[in-house]
Amino acid sequence: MLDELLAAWIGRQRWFGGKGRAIDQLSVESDVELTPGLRHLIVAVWQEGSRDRYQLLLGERSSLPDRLGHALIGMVGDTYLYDAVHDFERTGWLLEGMAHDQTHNGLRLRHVPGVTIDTSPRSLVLGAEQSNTSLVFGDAYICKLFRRLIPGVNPELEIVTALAARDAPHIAQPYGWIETDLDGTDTTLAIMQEFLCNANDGWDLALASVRDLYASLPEVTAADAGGDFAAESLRLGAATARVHHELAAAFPTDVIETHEVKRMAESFRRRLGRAVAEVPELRGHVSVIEEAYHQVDLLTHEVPVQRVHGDYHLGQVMRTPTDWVVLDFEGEPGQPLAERRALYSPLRDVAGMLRSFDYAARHLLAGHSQAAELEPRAQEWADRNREAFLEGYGEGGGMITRGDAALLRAFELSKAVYEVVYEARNRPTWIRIPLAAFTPRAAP
Ligand SMILES: Nc1ncnc2c1ncn2[C@@H]1O[C@H](COP(=O)(O)OP(=O)(O)O)[C@@H](O)[C@H]1O
Ligand SMILES: O=P(O)(O)O[C@H]1O[C@H](CO)[C@@H](O[C@H]2O[C@H](CO)[C@@H](O)[C@H](O)[C@H]2O)[C@H](O)[C@H]1O
Repeated sequence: MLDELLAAWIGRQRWFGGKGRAIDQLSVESDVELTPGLRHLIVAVWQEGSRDRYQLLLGERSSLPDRLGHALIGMVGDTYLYDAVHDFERTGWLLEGMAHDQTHNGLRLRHVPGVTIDTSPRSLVLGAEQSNTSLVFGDAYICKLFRRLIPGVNPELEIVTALAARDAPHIAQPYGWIETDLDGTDTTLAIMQEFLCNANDGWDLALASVRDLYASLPEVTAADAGGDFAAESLRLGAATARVHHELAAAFPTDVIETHEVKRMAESFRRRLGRAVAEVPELRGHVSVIEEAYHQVDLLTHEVPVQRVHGDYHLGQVMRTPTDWVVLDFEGEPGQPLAERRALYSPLRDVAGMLRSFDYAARHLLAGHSQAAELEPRAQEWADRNREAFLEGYGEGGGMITRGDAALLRAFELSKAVYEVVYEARNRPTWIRIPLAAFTPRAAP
């Protein structure tokens, strides 16, 4: 009965990864009572022969207040079952559990040694929930519950706790986490961090600057426009270099020897092959991309590698009143954990952010009545902020040499290939943005 109710409900959730495919079976793998009326469930969902696991907080009440009507899952007998992430009267138990390092039947709630957790703030579900659900407790904490579970320690937890232990700047302080054993592996279920209550998302700030430029008179340059973003891009570059420095100090590093550099090009090519098979729009661009990858084959220097962010873009950084903070060190969603924890050149993150400046500049052009006239302004904005970011990266101690140009370009194009697939799957109307990365530009 519970299985059927959950199967009908889970397919409608925003964070459910298997949308568009019928659910063949749902079964409860783990059911732990945290407190009367609050259960933690891990459910297995079978679709087309493959299984995914998700976690839920299941609330039980004999009557359901109006404020929880939208969270109703269904009724079993006289009991209302609902999605308890929306119930601040119950989510406080997560804080209690972490504050006191409670263990409930294999479910371990933990706090970072040395921090004190205030258990009084009430939670709200963050509106921007996507593949996970984030609970904001007052203006103190944000607790991200991973919905689809992948066995293993989440790289975000691993990285922020290691960086916080070094007092590294530019990160949101970690406070606690929830974990359990999944397939015999220590698995992160949730992470709780400092909530940056006075901060703005980098993507929103960049778009405000682009909008301002578009609205300015044609003779106003990106540098003279009121909302110029270059000083912020410069600071962001410096913050990025510092984060890379801290990551290199906190985790092992290595070098890819010259004779192994070709392997990097091979991995770019493998991704391209998979992407072309999935997205036909890429076919016409293969020769440009292949040529960039070929330049990596020709590199004659070794490449330092280390832990990196892995999915770095303007939506992953927030501007507080004092500086930039980097969030979400999880790598690219959907990639295997081993790949997300592997060592890469930090140029991979640099390339990710450069691509993001292109995205911000071009995203408002889609459907714009004056798109053709605005295109050069978009390019000017992107060029200006990309340069400022690179300058800041260098000023902050980041290493980019002349010889890195080929690798940086290959990382950029590889990221654009990833983005084409991401957009084809999630936002088909945006696909032109990454496709523009493959069009050679005339020299200015
Ligand atoms: N520590 C934080 N403080 C304030 N807001 C945050 C914090 N962490 C995340 N957010 C907000 O939540 C949004 C989504 O967070 P993120 O971790 O990137 O989730 P997802 O992995 O689902 O994209 C961010 O764009 C930001 O607006
Ligand atoms: O959900 P995540 O933030 O982990 O990352 C995924 O979604 C991102 C979109 O939200 C996607 O980023 C792409 O779009 C951004 C604008 O929305 C842009 O700033 C990025 O440069 C672009 O890559 C990201 O690639 C994907 O992994």
